[in-house]
Amino acid sequence: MESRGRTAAVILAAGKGTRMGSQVHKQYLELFGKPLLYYALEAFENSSVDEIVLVTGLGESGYCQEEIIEKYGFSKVTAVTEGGKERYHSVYEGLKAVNNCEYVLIHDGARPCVTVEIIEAASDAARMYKACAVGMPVKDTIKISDESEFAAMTPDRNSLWLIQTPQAFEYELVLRAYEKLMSSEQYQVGVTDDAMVVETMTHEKVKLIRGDYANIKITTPEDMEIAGVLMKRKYREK
Ligand SMILES: Nc1ccn([C@@H]2O[C@H](COP(=O)(O)OP(=O)(O)OP(=O)(O)O)[C@@H](O)[C@H]2O)c(=O)n1
Ligand SMILES: C[C@](O)(CO)[C@H](O)COP(=O)(O)O
Repeated sequence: MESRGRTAAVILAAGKGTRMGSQVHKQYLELFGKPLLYYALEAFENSSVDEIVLVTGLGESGYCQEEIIEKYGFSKVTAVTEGGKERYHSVYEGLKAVNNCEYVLIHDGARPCVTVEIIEAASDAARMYKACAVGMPVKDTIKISDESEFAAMTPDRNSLWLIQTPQAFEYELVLRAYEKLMSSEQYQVGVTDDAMVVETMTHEKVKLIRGDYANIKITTPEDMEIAGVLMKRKYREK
């Protein structure tokens, strides 16, 4: 039987949740009695991924180890490491903590509605295309505004996607891209996802694959209410 190549997941939970504005960092807010971060970990634990690296905020690794990983028995977590100031710093820390893999999936811990199906599709696409990002075509019209917030341009919607996570890559490719990024400050401005790091640092093409409109990121308070509704649907369908 052909080997699939070991696959790791880096799950990011080192953000401060500024836009959520809650006292507790949003990844630890409770949803149906469990911390939000539990749900992304559960999906990856139930997938074909071989190992999981969890990236936490400074001083939060002990809490995550005891109150999430041990409490809920997440056996695939091989490392808990602390992240950095920006998301890309945390990703780099996570990539360095991976033990042994050929492919890696990078996922926001703040996306609890991710499913095993989306994870497997991203994993398969990484094997086929080397680099992929999950997303969905936009449903609304998008405007580019000028500095006074007047509409300056309306791009063709047919080529616009909302990008989600996981984003999946050959490990050597994404590590090389991040190493280059970390040594060139000029490229660090405005880095918001991993696909753009690979695009700009290696010029490798990133395949876009369809995820699910329900795979939302919890960013502002109303997202928690939406996640509650979506989560009920996710568990009903199981
Ligand atoms: N320095 C950072 C910033 C973000 N993240 C993670 O990246 C994901 C997406 O980031 P975002 O939604 O922006 O989270 P926050 O940075 O926490 O939110 P905000 O920007 O509102 O402060 C989250 O799972 C978050 O924990 C991270 O690991 N390290
Ligand atoms: C990676 C991401 O989730 C793709 O949509 C997004 O760019 C993260 O952005 P954030 O500002 O860190 O939430």
